[in-house]
Amino acid sequence: MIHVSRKEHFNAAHKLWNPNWSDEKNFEVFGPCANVNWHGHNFELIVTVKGMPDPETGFVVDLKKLSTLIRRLVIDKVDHKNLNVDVDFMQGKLASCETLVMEFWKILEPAIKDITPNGGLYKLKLYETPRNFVEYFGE
Ligand SMILES: Nc1nc2c(c(=O)[nH]1)N=C([C@H](O)[C@H](O)COP(=O)(O)OP(=O)(O)OP(=O)(O)O)CN2
Repeated sequence: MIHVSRKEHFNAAHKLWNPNWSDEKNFEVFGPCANVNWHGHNFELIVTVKGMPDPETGFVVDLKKLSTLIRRLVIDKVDHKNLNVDVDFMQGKLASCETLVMEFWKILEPAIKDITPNGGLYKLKLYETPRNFVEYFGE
C-alpha cells in the first residue's frame, strides 16, 4: 500500500463559542478564541489517500484530480469565509479543528472513492496554526 498526499490551503475566520453557555463561561474556556468579533487562521489541509498503484498509470490517485476535487468540495466553501456564519455544513456546530476534519471527511470520503479505484481516503490532517493540528482517520 502507498500513501499519497495533497496539501491545500485556506484562510477563514471563526470563534469558539458554545451557545449553551454564558458569555463568562465561553470566555473562561475558550479565552481569546471566543473573541466576539471573530479571529482568523491560515489553515493547511493535508489529504492522504491510501491504495495500490494502477498498473497502467502508476498512480494510486491522480493528484491533479485529487486537488481539483478537494478545492471544489471543501476549499471553495471555506476559503475567505466565516466558518460560524457562512459555511452550510458548520451551522450549529462548534467551529473547532476537530469538527472541521470530521465534516470534511463526510464530504471527501465518497468522492475520493470515485477517483481511487484501488484505495480510498486514509487520513485528514488540518493545521490551524503552524503549531496546532489535528489528524482524523474516519473513526
Ligand atoms: N482541541 C482544540 N483546541 C483548540 C482549538 C481547536 O480547534 N481544537 N482551537 C483553538 C483556537 O482556535 C486557536 O487555534 C488558538 O490559537 P493559538 O493558541 O493562538 O495557537 P498558536 O499555535 O498560534 O499559539 P502559540 O501560543 O503562539 O503557540 C484553541 N484550542
